[in-house]
Amino acid sequence: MVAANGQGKLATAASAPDIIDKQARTHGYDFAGPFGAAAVSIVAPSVAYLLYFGCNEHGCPPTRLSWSQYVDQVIPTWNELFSLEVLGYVVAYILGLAFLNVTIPVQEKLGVRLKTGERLSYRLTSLETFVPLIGALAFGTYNYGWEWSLWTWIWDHYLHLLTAAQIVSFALACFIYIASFRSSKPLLAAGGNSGNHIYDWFIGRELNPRIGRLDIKEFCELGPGMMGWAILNAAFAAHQYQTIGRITDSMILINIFQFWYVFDSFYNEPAVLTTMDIVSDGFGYMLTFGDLTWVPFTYSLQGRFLAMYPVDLGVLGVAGVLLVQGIGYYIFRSANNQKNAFRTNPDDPKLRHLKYIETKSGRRLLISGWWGLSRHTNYLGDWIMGWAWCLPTGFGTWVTYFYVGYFAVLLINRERRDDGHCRVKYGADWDRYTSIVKSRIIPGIY
Ligand SMILES: NC(=O)C1=CN([C@@H]2O[C@H](COP(=O)(O)OP(=O)(O)OC[C@H]3O[C@@H](n4cnc5c(N)ncnc54)[C@H](OP(=O)(O)O)[C@@H]3O)[C@@H](O)[C@H]2O)C=CC1
Ligand SMILES: CC(C)=CCC[C@@H](C)[C@H]1CC=C2C3=C(CC[C@@]21C)[C@@]1(C)CC[C@H](O)C(C)(C)[C@@H]1CC3
Repeated sequence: MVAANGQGKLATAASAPDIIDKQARTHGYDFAGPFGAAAVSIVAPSVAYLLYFGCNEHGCPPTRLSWSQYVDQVIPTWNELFSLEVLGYVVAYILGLAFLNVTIPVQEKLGVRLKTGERLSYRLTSLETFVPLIGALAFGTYNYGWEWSLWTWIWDHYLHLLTAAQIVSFALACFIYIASFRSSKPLLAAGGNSGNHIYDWFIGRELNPRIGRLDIKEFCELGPGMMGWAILNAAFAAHQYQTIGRITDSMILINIFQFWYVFDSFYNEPAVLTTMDIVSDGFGYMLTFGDLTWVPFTYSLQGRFLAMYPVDLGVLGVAGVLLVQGIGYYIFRSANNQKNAFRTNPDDPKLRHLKYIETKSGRRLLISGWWGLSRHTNYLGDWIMGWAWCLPTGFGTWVTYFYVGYFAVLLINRERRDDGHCRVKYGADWDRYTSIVKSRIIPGIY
């Protein structure tokens, strides 16, 4: 029997456990506890600025200037750092997308079953909002050319935009954290209720913060930041055109690859409902900052670099980079699709060739195909793709390779956290699984 409560919640009474502690205490810490959480909350926003100040018109890194020249010319004044007007635009952009999320007519999708027995319904609108948005930007560019004032404005206000995103990320995390103490006692994330304010604010205390029909976590995960990333990249291409009168092959590749990644995530939006972020992580600063600041501003570093330091790859260079991207994408997409197909319908005849083990939870774990090579071959594919995004910047700087370094750390940490969750979920069956599939990410190596 299914009952809807008008807030996008569906409860299946038959399967709801009898007694559930919606606000159970967290046992054990990730990220080395409150100290680690505090450190990441200070270091990560600083790195976002550092990448801007450490890679700009004065060099990447800015070795052309002495330290005193650097301080004189690069350290910004308050007005260069912050603009109330730009903050207003950023807030309007996010609220505009949120408004579209709750108003666009879409078929809602059910998320995984929560420990309360309910399944939340989600309005997945990223593709429906992205396509018209991109259409409007393409139309503007077609009419006004790459000199369109919107592109120039984005380039000129990059630092203001970054600061605005930082402020919104911080404020949103605080708002959601405070709201999680409301008297109606919402469902809390298993890992985000340690009782330590800094840790819980960072990891995320509430599992599914919502305002009416808007699921704030899912909306932020795939909405404003990912779209912002693609828009920033286009502004960087426009800047390159304005400076050298053409757009280089490397810039075209970066734009296509990353646009494709964004589009692919939107196209496969239902798959986000089974990711760790939606299923088990709360919505705290780690994700508000990650989604709204880190993704758009640091993932687009290569495009910003090429806008200032054009690189021509030539036919061989383009072919090499396409090959890396092709291999990475093939592994990433096939591995993700294989698991999604298996989780959606384990008895699908197309998956008959795959071997699996049965677990006491009733769920099966694949032990052949992509998921038999390593426990996260999809991460490996994603990381290989990351190389294809860095290589077009050439070998004149190491700064643009920041992404593959950071991403390796993120994926290793993510794999460890997922391993912890699965051990709790599957108990001894997980040990059995890991004794069969020994590699964590890179088959036979790690
Ligand atoms: N670009 C970026 O910054 C980021 C990209 N990503 C990408 O997002 C994608 C999704 O990643 P993520 O959500 O972390 O993790 P996965 O898609 O790898 O999903 C992990 C879950 O899959 C299930 N699972 C694990 N092993 C098996 C198995 N053998 N058979 C069947 N199911 C299994 C488990 O959940 P259960 O058993 O409950 O179904 C586990 O919790 C990845 O491709 C990743 O690269 C992720 C983070 C950041
Ligand atoms: C430095 C710091 C505090 C980082 C926080 C980590 C975040 C940048 C990432 C955590 C999980 C993410 C996911 C994606 C982007 C990066 C963050 C926000 C994702 C939206 C990328 C596209 C994928 O297809 C995805 C939808 C599966 C993925 C979800 C997780």
